[in-house]
This record gives sequence, structure tokens and C-alpha cells, in this order.
Amino acid sequence: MTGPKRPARTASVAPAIETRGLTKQYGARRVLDELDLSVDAGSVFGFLGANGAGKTTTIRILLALVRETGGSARIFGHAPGSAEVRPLIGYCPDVPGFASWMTAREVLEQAATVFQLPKNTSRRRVADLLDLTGLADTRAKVGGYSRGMRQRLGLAQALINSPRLLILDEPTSALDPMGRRAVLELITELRGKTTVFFSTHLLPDVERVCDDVAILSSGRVAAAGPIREVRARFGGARGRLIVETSDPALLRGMLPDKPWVLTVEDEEPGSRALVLTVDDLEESAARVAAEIASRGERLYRLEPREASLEDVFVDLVEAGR
Ligand SMILES: Nc1ncnc2c1ncn2[C@@H]1O[C@H](COP(=O)(O)OP(=O)(O)OP(=O)(O)O)[C@@H](O)[C@H]1O
Repeated sequence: MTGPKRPARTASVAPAIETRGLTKQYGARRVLDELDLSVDAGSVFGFLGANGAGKTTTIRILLALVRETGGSARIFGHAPGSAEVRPLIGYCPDVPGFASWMTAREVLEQAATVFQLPKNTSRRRVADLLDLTGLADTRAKVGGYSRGMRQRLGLAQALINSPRLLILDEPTSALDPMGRRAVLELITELRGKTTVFFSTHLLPDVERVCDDVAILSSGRVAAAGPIREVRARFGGARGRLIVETSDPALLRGMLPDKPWVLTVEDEEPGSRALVLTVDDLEESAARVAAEIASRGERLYRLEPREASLEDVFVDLVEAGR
């Protein structure tokens, strides 16, 4: 992973976010069930979970918009909503709302006023953030913005106070591929300086920029840690094999009989390569190669792919249901 290293965790550096036994109940329904979460200062942290898993509820507790029913949450060692914490946080919701008659510049200037930034700092930061989010040349009022433009402005607004902790609720969900790439690059640039904690359903984004993840399932942490560890621990030896031979039809015909092959699909419609899901990547690669050789076929490609974060996510979430 590129970018500056995050600071080593020592006893003197409080985690950016720490929850212990965090519980939220709506009536009889337990939405968060003794959630334990620790987010290292300076890291980029992906907060994952199916619809309704409790991600937004956790974020709302961290922002002191909702009170927990039990347990505790701390931000850099302080209680959410406390005077120590408020200046340290930037937040962007999934659908940021703005006064429709304002321009992007006015929105940012107003945000700078809320944080009582000195005039010079405010002027410089507003200009930098307009540039950074590609809104510098936009004269239009926010009311006429697309969802993607609103999301970029929301991100700029969340950065106005140079926060130590940036909390984002699905930051790339409304963006086109260029906007998405720009936001992911921005998040990468913040690594080491600002802790970025973001919820998302877009697992390729997480694999691209996050150091650590937590997968939430029914209000509990089903897995947490560095991405590679989570993948290795919960993905096991399972994975996919991409196989391309001189006679794909023959290969396709013989594979369903093999108990070590779980599924067979075309890599792409009309492609000569097949994708096999297997339980044991190494063992199955050897078996496929042997089968192909024994039939006198040519093997053009045999490519093992470890279980993706998406495989792990689907398994854990389905197991928790
Ligand atoms: N004010 C509320 N009253 C009752 N139930 C609520 C309230 N807010 C949230 N819930 C319930 O809590 C559960 C968790 O919701 P939450 O919005 O935290 O999930 P989420 O993981 O953010 O989901 P999504 O990915 O769909 O945004 C849901 O079942 C939701 O219906």
C-alpha cells in the first residue's frame, strides 16, 4: 500500500474511535448488539455491513445525534459531542443537504464561519477545497447540482476544519467513475494525517484504499482487522481458478462431475476462459492441470485468485442471518 505510514499505535495515542459493548435498542429491537470497534489514528477504515446492519446508527452515535442504550463510544479518548471532540471531526452524510440558493463557495465560507476560522485561513482553505473537489469554476447555485456534485461539496465542507477524523457515510455511492476515483485518491492522500472512517457497500473501493475493515452483521462485528488478515482468516484456502485451454467445451463438460469444483462460469460472455470456484485453491489447481494433461489438451492459462473481500463479506453476512 502506498502513502505515508500511519503512526505506530502506542499507549499515548488514543484510538481515533473506540467503542466497547456499544448497544442501541429501538423498542424491543436491538440494532447494535455490544459492538466493539477500534480505529487506529491515521488509518483509513472501511465500515461494512448489509442494509440495516447498523452502520448509520453507529455513525449517528459517534456524532452524538443519537444516544446509545448501553456501552460506550470514545473519539480520541473523549465522549462524542463533547467540546474536545467537535472541532476534531468532519462529517459527510450520504446525501448532504444544502441551502439551494447558495453557491459552493458560500457554503464553504459559511462552514468556515461556524468553525470560527481566521479570515486568511478561511480564504485559503475555501479556495483549496473548491479546487480539490473540482467545483472552483462552478457558478451555479447548489439547488441545480447533480447528486455527485453535492457529494463532492459535502466532502469539501467536511474538510473545512482540517479534521483529525473524517467520517463519511457512503462517500462514493453517487459518483461516476471519474468522481469516484478522485474521492478515493483524496482519501488516500489523507492517510497518516487524517483518520478516515467510512461506510460503504462498494467493496472494490475498500480493497483499494482501506488499511483496516470491520464487517458488521446484525449489529455485531463479524470480522475486523487489516484487510489482508480478514481475507486470509475468513476466506481460508477457498478461491477462484481462471482456466483457459485449447478446448473449453471439453473442460466445461468434465468439471461438473468433480466434487472439488463448486461452480463453473464463463469469465466473460463468449470468452474461452472459465472461472471455477473451489474449496482449496492449491490442490484444485494441481488437479485441473493434471486432468487437462491426461486428455492431451493444452493449458493456456491457470490463474489462482484468493477469496475476495466480497466472498468473505457474503459468507459472514449470510452466516449471521
Ligand atoms: N429511529 C429509528 N427507529 C427505529 N428503528 C430504527 C431507527 N433508526 C434505524 N432503525 C433501524 O435500525 C436498523 C439499522 O439501521 P441503520 O440505518 O443503522 O443501518 P445501515 O447499516 O446504515 O443500513 P444501510 O446500509 O441500509 O444504510 C434498521 O433495521 C433500521 O430500520
